[in-house]
Amino acid sequence: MSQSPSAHTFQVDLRGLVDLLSHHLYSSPRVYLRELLQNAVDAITARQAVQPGAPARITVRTGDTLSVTDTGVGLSEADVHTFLATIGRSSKRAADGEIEAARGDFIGQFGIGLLACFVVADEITVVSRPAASPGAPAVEWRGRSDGSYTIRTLPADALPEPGTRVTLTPRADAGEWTEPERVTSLARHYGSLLRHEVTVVDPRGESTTVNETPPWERRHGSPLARAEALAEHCRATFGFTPLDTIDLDLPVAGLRGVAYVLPTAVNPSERAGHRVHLKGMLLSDRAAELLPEWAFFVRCVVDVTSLRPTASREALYEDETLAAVRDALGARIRDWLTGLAASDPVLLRRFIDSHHLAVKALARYDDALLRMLLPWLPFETTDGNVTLEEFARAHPTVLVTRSVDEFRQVAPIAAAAGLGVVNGGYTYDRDLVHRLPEIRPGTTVTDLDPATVTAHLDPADSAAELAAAAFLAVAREVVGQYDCDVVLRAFQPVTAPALLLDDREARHERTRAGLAQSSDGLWADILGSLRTEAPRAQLVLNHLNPLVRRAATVTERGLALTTAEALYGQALLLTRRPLKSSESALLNRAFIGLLTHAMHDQDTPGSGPDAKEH
Ligand SMILES: Nc1ncnc2c1ncn2[C@@H]1O[C@H](COP(=O)(O)OP(=O)(O)OP(=O)(O)O)[C@@H](O)[C@H]1O
Repeated sequence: MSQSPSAHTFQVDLRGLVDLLSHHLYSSPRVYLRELLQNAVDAITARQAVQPGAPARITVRTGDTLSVTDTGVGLSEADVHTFLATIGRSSKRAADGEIEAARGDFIGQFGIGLLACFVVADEITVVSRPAASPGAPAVEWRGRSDGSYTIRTLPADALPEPGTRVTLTPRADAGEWTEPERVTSLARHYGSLLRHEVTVVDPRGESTTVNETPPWERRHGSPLARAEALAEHCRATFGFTPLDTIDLDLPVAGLRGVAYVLPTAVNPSERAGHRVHLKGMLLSDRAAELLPEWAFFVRCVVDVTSLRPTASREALYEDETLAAVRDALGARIRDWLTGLAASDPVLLRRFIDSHHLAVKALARYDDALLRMLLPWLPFETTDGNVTLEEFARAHPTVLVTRSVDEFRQVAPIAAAAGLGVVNGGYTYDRDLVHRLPEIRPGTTVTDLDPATVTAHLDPADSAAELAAAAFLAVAREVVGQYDCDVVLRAFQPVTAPALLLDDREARHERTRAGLAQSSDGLWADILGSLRTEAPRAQLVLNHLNPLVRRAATVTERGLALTTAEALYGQALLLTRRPLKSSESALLNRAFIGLLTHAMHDQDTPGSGPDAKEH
């Protein structure tokens, strides 16, 4: 026969729980003060809801013990049993479990905050008098970290006015967190934006009030004075002078604050942390999740009522409200950027100067950022270092190179021929330039290919073409072995004898073909099937160049072969790409050939390049 199940209640080992909180939930023991301040604020909020105009003071006293006294709603003996003595129970939840904090009233919600005090003390004493019944005696609750507690009533004068006093006797190993100076700086850190007055009293009785009105809410004599006050605040908070300040104001989310624009480049993968206050209480100074990833160039300070914290209260809880706030703040920062683009090009340029590399890195993945900033980003072009917008205005067809070397070699010639070329060789640049037509309809972007450049170079006149025919035939014979054509054109600068136009695809195609020839069986078939009709490279000889003019008249076959090899070799070197062994051999041959000819000329005075055939 089966026994009927017997009911038991979980036992909670409080020491284990405190250990869990202190080592895994909270980043530092200092959070104990935040939890105490927060409870005091919530208690005042609760009292003012029923007694508008009730006093709103929080006093932190330091010394051998640390106490936080508030003029809040207070606790009756029944409340003490219900809320203080039951972990996880909170007066800030409605009966149906609905979190009132989410509606904007309280900061606390979980019913575990008080446990943070056990991180620095073994015993917590709470003395409280409910504001609802002023004549009631005070109740004292002593809770210990082993999970035991005692309750007793005290005469009403144990607490001079309704409210609550929480007292801790710090453990020997936690003394540093309760020293007077440390407490003042922690109170300022967490509580400077709290709406209720927070005063820290040191053992000599000197008091410091930590509240301050943030500079974005203060009245300033002039816009300049306001800008200066904000810059000063940014320096004090983040340690830099901002390039500009963006006001953030989202009334529906109960959010106010500012975004400071960083004056120097940052690594976009290191998301900047923002300083977020929830209902005045500092939540985190590293909350990256407040802004979209692309907004890496600002750091914000905000105070918000509608967002929720995680249980550690050190990060924002990721929910739909946070997503909506993030989008709205992103839109605000975009507006700032578009506003700059429209009205303050000088500041926009300073912004781009600092952040363009990071902006380029992100714009590839962020369409919105791309649309907004691509026209303003600087690129190296045949018109110098200009924005794509300026460049596209002058050149409806934008040509972009695949490598820096290709740009260096072709740009001067293409520019002289009236073509607009952008150096696409740097990381991201080619991809980005290709997206310009999405943003700027009517603009065409194409990769620079040899045919485009040659099509824009002036052909040599037919008489010159005819006169050079014999030499060109020899040259075609020589460079044909390298899958290259030879054409005669006239182009600037005259000092350039030859230009080798080649593209990577054509080169790969030739490598593939070469491999197919030298392999057999399966590989030859595979490589053969990959073969496409790729454009050949082109050696463009410059008819305006004096050396080329003379070369065209060479009739001696040996010298013509060497000259063609030398011209090809020189153009090859200018492409700055790695040479294949056959190309190095050609250069070597051409050099020795020219040397031999030069020496031969010396041996037989009167002979020269024009000498008749031997
Ligand atoms: N200073 C105070 N005045 C009045 N009631 C208090 C005070 N401090 C604590 N309490 C009561 O004790 C309960 C538990 O407090 P605790 O700090 O553990 O959790 P919480 O503030 O409700 O939530 P959280 O864990 O999010 O801080 C509170 O809900 C409140 O009812």
